[in-house]
Amino acid sequence: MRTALSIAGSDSCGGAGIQADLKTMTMNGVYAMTAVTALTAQNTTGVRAIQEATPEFLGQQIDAVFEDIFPDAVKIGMVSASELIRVIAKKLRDYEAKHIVVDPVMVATSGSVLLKTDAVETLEKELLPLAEVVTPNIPEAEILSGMAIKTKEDMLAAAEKISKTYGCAVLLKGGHSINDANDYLYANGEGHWFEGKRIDNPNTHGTGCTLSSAIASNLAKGYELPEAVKRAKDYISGALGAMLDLGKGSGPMKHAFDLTGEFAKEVR
Ligand SMILES: Nc1ncnc2c1ncn2[C@@H]1O[C@H](COP(=O)(O)OP(=O)(O)OP(=O)(O)O)[C@@H](O)[C@H]1O
Ligand SMILES: Cc1ncc(CO)c(N)n1
Repeated sequence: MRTALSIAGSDSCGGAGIQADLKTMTMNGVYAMTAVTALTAQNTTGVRAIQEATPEFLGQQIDAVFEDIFPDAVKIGMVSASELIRVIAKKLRDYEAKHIVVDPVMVATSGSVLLKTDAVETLEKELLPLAEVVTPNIPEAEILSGMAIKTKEDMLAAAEKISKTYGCAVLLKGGHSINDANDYLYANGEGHWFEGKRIDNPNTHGTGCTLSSAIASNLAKGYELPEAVKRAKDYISGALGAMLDLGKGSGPMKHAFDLTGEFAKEVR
């Protein structure tokens, strides 16, 4: 069985963060492991409190995983502080980790800030150069590229700029801001649109976490990046399309929707 490690924050309401990653990786047929960067007291309406792991304890979790069950892919989500980012980067370099997917989580769907301002630079310098692919949404890509992104053309230019600056592929997600379900992948000097069908579902808590974990799962299974993205988009469409409706805010998706027919073959 292929394996994947999520290095991310815990979401007490279960729809984003580590909890979304575990569900997504399991549903995508890989064995899921975790290194928790922070606990959040959070629900669908917002983040109430954050308790970070110490850098030392985060390092111990990563060591425990790599020394025993070496992951075939690694997904990195919420890492709120520079010292935690530095530990992750050092460990991933030391272990020569493969297939690293970085979701540069900065702000939650509910609007809560999940990355300290001074940590953005550390993320750019230390983590992005290790990534096979980074998956910003539009506001995150504006920060990483230093450009305003208002149109599809801006998306192309920003993705290329981020890729060239940090030496990794970029999947720029259009969701929420520009043409919703369509994402743009820039990798190895080539661009490609992934056109998803927009699902009319206001419950999008954890979509970014889920997409990046599904991509990591597919890379762990040996798919090349464009195919890994295509399959991840199919998975998120299934989870959104199951129309779960929980909580008072933007609710979680149904990660464990019924995998049937052609779709089941796609995901496995
Ligand atoms: N209504 C929708 N219908 C279909 N696909 C969607 C919809 N909304 C978002 N997506 C897809 O979900 C994936 C995650 O994108 P999104 O832009 O929501 O991430 P994000 O903003 O990082 O998420 P988060 O809110 O968890 O931080 C992308 O592939 C996007 O195209
Ligand atoms: C723990 C955590 N990670 C990521 C996100 C982004 O959706 C969130 N809301 N919570």
